[in-house]
Amino acid sequence: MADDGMLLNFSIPDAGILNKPKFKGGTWKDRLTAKKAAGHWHTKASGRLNGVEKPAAARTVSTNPNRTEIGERTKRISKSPDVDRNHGGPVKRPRISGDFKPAAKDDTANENFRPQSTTNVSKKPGESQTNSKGGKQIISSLFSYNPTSTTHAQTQDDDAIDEPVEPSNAPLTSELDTFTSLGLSASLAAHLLKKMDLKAPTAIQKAAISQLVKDDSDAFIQAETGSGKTLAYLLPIVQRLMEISANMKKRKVDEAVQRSSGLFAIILAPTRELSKQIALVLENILRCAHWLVAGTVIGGEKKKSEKARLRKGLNILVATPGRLVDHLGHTEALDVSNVRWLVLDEGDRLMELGFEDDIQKIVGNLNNRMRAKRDVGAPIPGLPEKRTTVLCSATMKMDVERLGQISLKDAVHIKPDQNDPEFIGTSVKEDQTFLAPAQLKQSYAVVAPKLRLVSLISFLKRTFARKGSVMKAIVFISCADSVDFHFDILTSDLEGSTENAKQPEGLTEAPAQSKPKDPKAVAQSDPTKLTVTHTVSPILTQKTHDVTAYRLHGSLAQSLRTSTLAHFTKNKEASVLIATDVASRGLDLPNVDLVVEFDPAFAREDHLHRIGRTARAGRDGRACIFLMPGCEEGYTDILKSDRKENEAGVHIGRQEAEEILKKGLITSGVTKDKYAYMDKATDLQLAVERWALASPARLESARRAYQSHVRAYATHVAAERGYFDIKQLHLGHLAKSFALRERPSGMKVPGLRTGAGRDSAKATAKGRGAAETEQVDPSEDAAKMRKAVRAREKFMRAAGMADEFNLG
Ligand SMILES: Nc1ncnc2c1ncn2[C@@H]1O[C@H](COP(=O)(O)OP(=O)(O)OP(=O)(O)O)[C@@H](O)[C@H]1O
Repeated sequence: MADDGMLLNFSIPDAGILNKPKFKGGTWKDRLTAKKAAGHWHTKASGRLNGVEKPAAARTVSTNPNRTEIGERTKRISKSPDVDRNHGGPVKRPRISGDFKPAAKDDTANENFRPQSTTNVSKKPGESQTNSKGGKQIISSLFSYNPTSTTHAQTQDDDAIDEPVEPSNAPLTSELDTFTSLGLSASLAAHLLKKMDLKAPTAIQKAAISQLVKDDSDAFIQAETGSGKTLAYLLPIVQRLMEISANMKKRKVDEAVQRSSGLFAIILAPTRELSKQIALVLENILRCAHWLVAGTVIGGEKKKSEKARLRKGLNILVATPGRLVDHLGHTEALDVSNVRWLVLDEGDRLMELGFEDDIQKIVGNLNNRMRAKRDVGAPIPGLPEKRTTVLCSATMKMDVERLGQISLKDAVHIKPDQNDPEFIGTSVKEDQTFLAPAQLKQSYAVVAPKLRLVSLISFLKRTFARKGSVMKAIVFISCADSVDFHFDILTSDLEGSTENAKQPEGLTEAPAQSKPKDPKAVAQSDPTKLTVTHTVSPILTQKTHDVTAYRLHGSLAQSLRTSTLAHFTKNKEASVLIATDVASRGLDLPNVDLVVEFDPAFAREDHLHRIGRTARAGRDGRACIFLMPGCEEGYTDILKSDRKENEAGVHIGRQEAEEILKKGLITSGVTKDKYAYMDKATDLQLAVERWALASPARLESARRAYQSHVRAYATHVAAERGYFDIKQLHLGHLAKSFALRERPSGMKVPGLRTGAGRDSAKATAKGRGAAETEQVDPSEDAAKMRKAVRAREKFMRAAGMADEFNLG
C-alpha cells in the first residue's frame, strides 16, 4: 500500500515559482519526491516555453498506478501562468490581451498568480497546517501527481447515440404468446391484464410457467435481471392452488381452499426487503383469488405478531431462512406438512450469506413433516404427491451447485428462449453465460483517486441538470460508513459550511448551518445521526427542480430501511439513492434510469445484479462504473464480457474525469477559459474539506468512511483482485477523496469497528480466495469453502459492510 507518494504541503517560494523552491515539512522521502518532481517540471516547463514539445508518442504511460506521475493535462497547463507550478493547481490568471504571459520571476508576488483557492483556504481558521492533534495537514492540489491512464481508448460520452438494440428482458410481442396459452386460467390472465397491466409473458415466464403448471419436477430458473422471474414462479403456484380450490368446490363435499386449509408454498429470500417485495407482488396476484392468503415471517418485527399471523393460517408464506427456522422450532401453529412448493429466490445470495445450514434444516423439516402426514391422514384432494423445489437466480456462483445438491432432485434447468427445459439431474452446473440486459448502455469513467469525490458530485450534477431527463439514480458504494459520508456531503449546504468555516473557532463543534434549503437538512448536520435517510440535496438541486438524496444500508433500523425504500419508490421527482449492496439484489425499484457503481462490486455477479436495477422488463437504462487509472482499467474486460459477443450496436462508453468535471461544473455554457473546470473542482473540493474540518463528528465520519472503504477494497474476489489490487491503491490520494488532509498512517478513528481490521480484511480476502479457487477446482474440500464463506460473512458483518442484510 502506498501513501508515500502523497503530495506535500509545500508553500510557494517567495523567490518565484520558476526558481528552485525549498521544500519543507513531511519526511525526507516526500521532500525528495517533491523536489525531483519540481525539477522535472521545471525543465519541462522551460522546455515548453522555449517551444520544445515532446512528441505525443514519446510520452510514456505509467504502468504502475501507484506512481504519481504528472498527468498529461497537468503537464500541459503547467506551462500556463494560471497554474501554481508547485501545486499544479489552477490559479486565477491575469488577462493580458487574451494571451498567456509567461510567468515573470516575481509574478508570484502578484495576487493574481497565486493559487487563489488554496491561498484563501490556508488562511482560513480551522485550516491551518496543523490539526487539532498537532499532526500535519496536507492540502494537495487535485490536478497534480495524478496517475495517468494505462489505456487510451477513444473517449465516448455515455450520451453517444447507439444503434437501437432489441431489449432482451421485455415481454414477448407475438400474439401467440399469451398467459392463457401457457396454461394460466382465463380469470388469472384477465386479472394480470386489467389489474396489473401485464399483457404478455416475458421469455422466462413463458418457459417457466408452461413447465411448472403441468409438471412437479424440481426446477432451476435462470434468467437475466429484470426479466420477471418473480412472476415466473409465483404464477404457476397460484394457478395450481386455484385449480385445487376449484376441484374441491366441484366435489361439493369439501370447502374451497381457505386460509385454514394449510400452508402449501414457502418462498425463501435472502433479505427482508426482497421478501417484502415478493409478498407485495403476491398480494397483487391474489386479489383475483381472495380466498388464498399469503403472509411473511422475515424478522424485524415482533415474533409475537408473526406467530399470531401463522396461527390464523396462511396458504403461502414468504420468509427469510433464519426466521423460518426459528418458527419451525418454536411455533406450534406452523404446520408445514402440506407444503408442496418451496422456492429459493436469489439462490446464490442465500448461499453467500451463509444460509446453507438453515436451508438444510428447512428442507429436512419439510421432508419429515410431509412423510409423517402421509402416514397418518388423507391428503387434500388434488394436492401433488411430491414437493416441487424451485431454485431461482440470475447469476450462478459455485454455491448454487451446492444449494442444488441440498434442495433439488431431478431438476430441470429453465432458461429463456427454450421450448424444452433441459434436464440437469440433481445438481446445477456452473454456467457463465449470464449477461446484462442487451438494451442497458454501459460506460466507465476513468477517475484518479484524488478526483473521485468531485467527479461523483459533478457526474450527478450533470445527470440531474435537465428536468425530467433522469428521474432516479442509484449510486453503489462499498460500505455503510462511506454511504453515510457521501450522503452527508450531498445533503449538506457546503456553501454554508464554507461561510461558517470563516469563524475563528476552527476545529470545534459544527456551527449551525446557514440557511439550509430544506429544513430537514439541519437534522443531519451531525453526520452520526442516522435518523434522516432522505432530504433535498442542495448541491444537486437545480433552479427548475429539487433533487432528493436517499441513503440505504444495513446499519439503519429495519423500519427506516423499509420507509426509505418506500419513499424512494413513490417519489415521482428526481432522486438519487446512495446505497450499499443491500439495494443490489432483486429489488424492483421503478423508473431507475441510471446506476452508478462509484465503488466497483466485489465480484462480477454482484456487478450484474447492481446494474440490473435499471433496464428492467425491456425498459432503457444506463450504468456507469468509476475505475481508477491503472490496474482497475483492466476491469473493462469484465464489462465487455457482460455483452454477447459482437452484439450489434453496443459499445462500452468511456468517460474521462476532465469531461465529467467540465460538464458537471461549468454550467454557464461556453467559457473561454478551458481550465475553468479546474478552478471549480478545486473550489468544490475545498468546500467539502472545509465542511469536514468544521466539525469533529464530520471528520470522524470521513475517517471512518475512508478506513472502511480501504478494508472493503481488500475483499474483492480472488479472480478479480488483479484489477483491484490493494497494494496498488494510493492511500494518500484516496484520503483526499474522503475530504481528509491527514496522512493515512497517522489516522486514528475512535470507535472504529475491529481494530485488527486490515488483518481481518486480508484474512477475509484470503478466505474469498479459497472460495474462488474452489470454484475452479471442485475437488477441493467443500467444507473448507463454506468455512471461508462464513469467515468472510463474519468479517463483512463486523466491518459493517454486509450487516445490511440483517438476516431474519
Ligand atoms: N410480463 C410482464 N410484462 C411487463 N412487465 C413485467 C412482466 N413480468 C414482470 N414485469 C415487471 O418486470 C419487473 C422485473 O420483474 P422481477 O423483479 O420479477 O425481475 P427479476 O427477473 O426477478 O429481476 P432480478 O433478477 O433483478 O431480481 C417488475 O417491475 C415487473 O412488474
